Amino acid sequence: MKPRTLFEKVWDRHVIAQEEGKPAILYIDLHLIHEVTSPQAFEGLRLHGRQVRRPDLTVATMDHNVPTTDRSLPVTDATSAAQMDTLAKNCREFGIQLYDLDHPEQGIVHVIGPEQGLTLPGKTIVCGDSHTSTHGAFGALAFGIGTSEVEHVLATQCLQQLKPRTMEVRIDGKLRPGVTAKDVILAVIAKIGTDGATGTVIEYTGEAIRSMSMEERMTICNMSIEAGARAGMVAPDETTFAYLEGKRFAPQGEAFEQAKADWRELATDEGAVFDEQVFLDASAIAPQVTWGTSPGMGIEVTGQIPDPDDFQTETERKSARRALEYMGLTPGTPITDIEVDRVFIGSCTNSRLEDLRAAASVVRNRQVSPHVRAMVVPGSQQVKQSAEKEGLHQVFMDAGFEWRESGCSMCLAMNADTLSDKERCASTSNRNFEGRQGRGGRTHLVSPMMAAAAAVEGRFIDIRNWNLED
Ligand SMILES: CC(C)[C@H](C(=O)O)[C@@H](O)C(=O)O
Ligand code: SF4
Repeated sequence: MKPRTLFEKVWDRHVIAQEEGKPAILYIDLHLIHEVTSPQAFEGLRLHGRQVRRPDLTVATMDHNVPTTDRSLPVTDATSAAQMDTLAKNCREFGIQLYDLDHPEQGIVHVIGPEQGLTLPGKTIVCGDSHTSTHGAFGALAFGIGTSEVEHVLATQCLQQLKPRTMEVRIDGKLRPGVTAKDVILAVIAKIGTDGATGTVIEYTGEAIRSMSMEERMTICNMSIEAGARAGMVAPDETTFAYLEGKRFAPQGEAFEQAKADWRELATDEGAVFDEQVFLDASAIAPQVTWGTSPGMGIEVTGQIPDPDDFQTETERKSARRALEYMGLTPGTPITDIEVDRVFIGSCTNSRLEDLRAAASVVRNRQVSPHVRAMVVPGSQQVKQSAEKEGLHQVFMDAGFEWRESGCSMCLAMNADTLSDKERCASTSNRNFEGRQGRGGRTHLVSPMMAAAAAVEGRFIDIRNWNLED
């Protein structure tokens, strides 16, 4: 048999029908839903008198609209409250498991899937959410879909898809201390651009990826979509299996051993060919900070705000000019001279336990700068509980951080947590578009350590110069 990539193997296992030149019909193993992109899909089902085909393969959570403050209080924002009520009603009516506001395992959809062992190697996973690519860290084929497709999957458990092309992003070598998975993916996007991987499924390979934890791999896969990719994947290995063993919905006992043998088969074969390849040297990557309004506008923390005139095409010059105007930045300014007003540690990119540990290690016995308002929003209630068991909440609160309940929070302005006009934020999230964190808000994407250090210093600093022993 012709050597195949990880993606091709998972794809082949799920094609139910394929006509020449037409999209394939794929079987979907797991359908995750949230309150924002599901209401019209359920409405469509009702209109046509259809049921949910596989409620047992459908799992719902509330994350985008949830308040991150005291949950015993009523939700004050009427739109958010309505959105959440609608999801609850739909889940009741169609018999779908829901992680609602009061559930001890509620959290961001891309955090709880892996945490519960719902996300498994070799599965096809979809969700009406672009960052579904996160789940690819387990060697699943996971991608975002639109609301009409959500309806289609609810009704049929299948989806029409054109076969994407493949791209290998190989990160050889070892990361330097202070350089994280977030910096790697920001560096990848800065290199290939926000459309660099359009139409492809990326497989991340190489020594640096292999030595990453599952949480780091999730950070990488999470932002695949910001490079234009349909999905990002990492071949499952011992790290993956160790993470999954004992997770609630993962196979147990003998079934787990059998599953492992099967998952090992998924690795890309020797000699398999990718349509495109990109190589990066991990040891050459420095901590990254974005300066503009697209995740591709990233630069090393040691750099300066670029001059739009230095860009090659008129389109690039224009968008750089516009970005700098929106961001209120001047060419030539060293990144480390930029002061921040807010710090947000959270989102499906960087709100898991290891992210919080990394950030806490930076702020321990230090204080948030008096002109900064900083918050930590764990990705799930489970992350929150684990962090509290280790006393991380105390470290953050002693330093002057707000310690919140789980949800998407200030990753996007769909709940009470937002930036005000012109407020500048060091954020561990994945998008820095205009208005993303609130109208007029200015977002700089960074790693959790870099965000924590910015909170203390009141401006960006190179985390590699930080003495963690103080
Ligand atoms: C609200 C949802 C549709 C959206 C997405 O698809 O990604 C959101 O999660 C985001 O991060 O912008
Ligand atoms: S945390 Fe942000 S990126 Fe992730 S699902 Fe929520 S809004 Fe989207």
